[in-house]
Amino acid sequence: MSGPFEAAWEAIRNGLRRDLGARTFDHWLKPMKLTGFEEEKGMVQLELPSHFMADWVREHYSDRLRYAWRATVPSVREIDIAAAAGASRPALFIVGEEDVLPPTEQLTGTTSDSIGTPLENRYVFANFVTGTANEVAFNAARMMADTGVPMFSSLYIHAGTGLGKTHLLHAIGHEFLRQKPRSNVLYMSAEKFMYEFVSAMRERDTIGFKQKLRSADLLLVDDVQFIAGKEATQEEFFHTINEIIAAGHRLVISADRPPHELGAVDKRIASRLAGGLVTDLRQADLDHRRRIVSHKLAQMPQANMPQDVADFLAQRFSASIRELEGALTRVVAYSLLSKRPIDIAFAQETLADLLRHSQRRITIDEIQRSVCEHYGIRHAEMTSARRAREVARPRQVAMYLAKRLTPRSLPEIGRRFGGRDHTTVIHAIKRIKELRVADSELDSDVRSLLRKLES
Ligand SMILES: Nc1ncnc2c1ncn2[C@@H]1O[C@H](COP(=O)(O)OP(=O)(O)OP(=O)(O)O)[C@@H](O)[C@H]1O
Repeated sequence: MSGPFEAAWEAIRNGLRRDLGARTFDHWLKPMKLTGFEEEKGMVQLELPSHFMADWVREHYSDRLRYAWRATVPSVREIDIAAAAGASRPALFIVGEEDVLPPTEQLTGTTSDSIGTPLENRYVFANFVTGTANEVAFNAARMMADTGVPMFSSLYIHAGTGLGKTHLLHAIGHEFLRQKPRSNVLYMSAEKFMYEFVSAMRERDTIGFKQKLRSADLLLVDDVQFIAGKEATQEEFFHTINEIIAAGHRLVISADRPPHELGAVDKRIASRLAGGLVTDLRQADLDHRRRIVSHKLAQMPQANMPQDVADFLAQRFSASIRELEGALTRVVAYSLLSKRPIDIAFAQETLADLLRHSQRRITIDEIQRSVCEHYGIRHAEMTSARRAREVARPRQVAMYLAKRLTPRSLPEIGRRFGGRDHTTVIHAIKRIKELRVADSELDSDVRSLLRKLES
């Protein structure tokens, strides 16, 4: 394992020890080893000495470990918790000492139902820096957190990766609990929803599972796109959201795309979700990113970062706040560990791998927005079914640019353009290539878009 991963793991372990208390940490997390990183999937591999421990940690701490990793090393997307090779799987487990079971109440910010995941302490409204890219979503989130009569029963927040969806969901949970400490707030990722549902089916206790969900005053479900394609879970999820809303409880959902682009997600779910308030988080502009950096620095009293380095980070990490935050944390941590002062050269050296990566990061959303602005059409036309030339051509240009400027596959690009088939994307690319030769006006449009996007 390379230095940055070891250093991050050390920092994460220290944070977990502090948050969970020494007893729980020593029993369950201390024996865990960092064994690898699968670059393609962005997956960190962690290992425990037995299957029992691996199962337990996976069930109770995987979300927490995932947040911690993602917040510390931007290239991490997932974590894999496994038992060491050769670990035995006992047929029967007898737990002799009651104190080996982790007392979940020790987790700070624990929601009141055990099937949910604890709320992360630092994901509160006060730590969420607002700007034009996110203020509508932020205000909507504040409104959902207010325990008075809500204007909408559900809120759906969509955004690309690392732009603050999870942070806002947790912040809603914290604020709701602050105003109404006895209420039942349930936060879970859609993956956890599926996991709990399948476990409940296996244990023949789906009724208990449903009751727990429906007793939530506020249900927060993160990354709902993961439910796509899992039919039994979708069905259950659909009934749950219907009942939660019908019973006057609140529901907040996040996803990486708007409801109508959920693809394999049941149409009924998509339209139910679209019926509430739908809002997005966009990429922060430079001034906003600067304010985020200074907010984060203000919370690291030990950090001594000159303004030019803070500006350099804000300029260079534009695609996601997670990346920006990860870069900042890394520079500060390395300077403290190596006892070297921070300057631009130090930041460049410490972040060399990320800087190479960040230079080429252009998102499909950014491409679509630039194309719409260039041609003066609405963003919704990128995903609409309309075939009129004035929207179809810009859409084709955007698909062409998406293939050229992002590492996305053809099916992925099709999906981001209103669930179109990959053959439509192939056709668009071919057509724009031909037109760039035959039509100088279109060619100059493409050139100026390329210049703008690559600058
Ligand atoms: N506006 C903001 N102000 C301060 N911090 C932010 C803001 N937006 C995001 N962050 C921070 O960036 C990191 C990534 O945010 P978060 O995990 O909420 O993103 P996400 O949209 O849920 O990403 P993913 O889709 O990959 O799960 C978090 O540490 C979060 O605190």
